[in-house]
Amino acid sequence: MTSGRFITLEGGEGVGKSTQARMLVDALRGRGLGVVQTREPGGTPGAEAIRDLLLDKRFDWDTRAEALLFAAARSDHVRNLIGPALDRGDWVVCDRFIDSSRAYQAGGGEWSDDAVLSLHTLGSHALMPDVTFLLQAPTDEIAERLHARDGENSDRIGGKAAAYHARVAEHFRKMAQTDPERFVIIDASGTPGEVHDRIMRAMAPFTGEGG
Ligand SMILES: Nc1ncnc2c1ncn2[C@@H]1O[C@H](COP(=O)(O)OP(=O)(O)OP(=O)(O)O)[C@@H](O)[C@H]1O
Ligand SMILES: Cc1cn([C@H]2C[C@H](O)[C@@H](COP(=O)(O)O)O2)c(=O)[nH]c1=O
Repeated sequence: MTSGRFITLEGGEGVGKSTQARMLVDALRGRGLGVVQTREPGGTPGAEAIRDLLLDKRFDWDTRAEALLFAAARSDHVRNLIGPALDRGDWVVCDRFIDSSRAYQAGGGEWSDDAVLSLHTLGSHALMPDVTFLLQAPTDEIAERLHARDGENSDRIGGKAAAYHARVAEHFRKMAQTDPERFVIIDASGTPGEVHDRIMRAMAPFTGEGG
């Protein structure tokens, strides 16, 4: 049996991560693999409760409180869902993980990348994904998707200024450049099917299906 892999999807708001996570999970299950689909912040009852707090516009969390809450949610998620799934040999497909904290709380906010990674070491034994798909698409294409999905309603973090999201995007780019062994940049423009095909081509070394 192929041993499980930990796969994450990352990128800015509305780029298509959840859509691609679902399609990837279906494709892997179609190959007979045991797959756990999850997301961050969230994935366990406790972490989902922290998600509600983090995204609620009534609260004005500063970057420090935000980073700590994301790390706490992740710690619970890793201990109670991701870790046990990987120990069983299941595959885990996770919509956002530590790289979102690095991009949003360090890149977008006031924390350093090292500080965010230290919290991850404390909270989640520094667990890292085997592969991370970083989805990127032109800003106008993403804006259309977000408008169709959310109208004028965005959550507390999604609704931050464009300059904040530009810093987040830049931090994602830098991480991918610095760690090309783990990151695969995926062109997320075009139809969901086209994007899925790009991801499945990049998955070939992991599914053992050749180039
Ligand atoms: N390739 C695509 N082409 C057109 N629309 C898409 C594509 N992929 C996703 N969508 C649509 O765009 C919207 C955003 O997609 P999705 O929710 O998958 O993005 P996301 O990256 O998970 O967003 P968020 O980070 O805000 O949760 C959804 O309405 C989805 O149906
Ligand atoms: C894991 C994680 C997430 N965020 C931000 C990114 C988004 O704005 C929201 C999550 O909502 P989505 O539906 O998944 O887009 O939270 C963050 O700032 N830091 C993190 O570690």
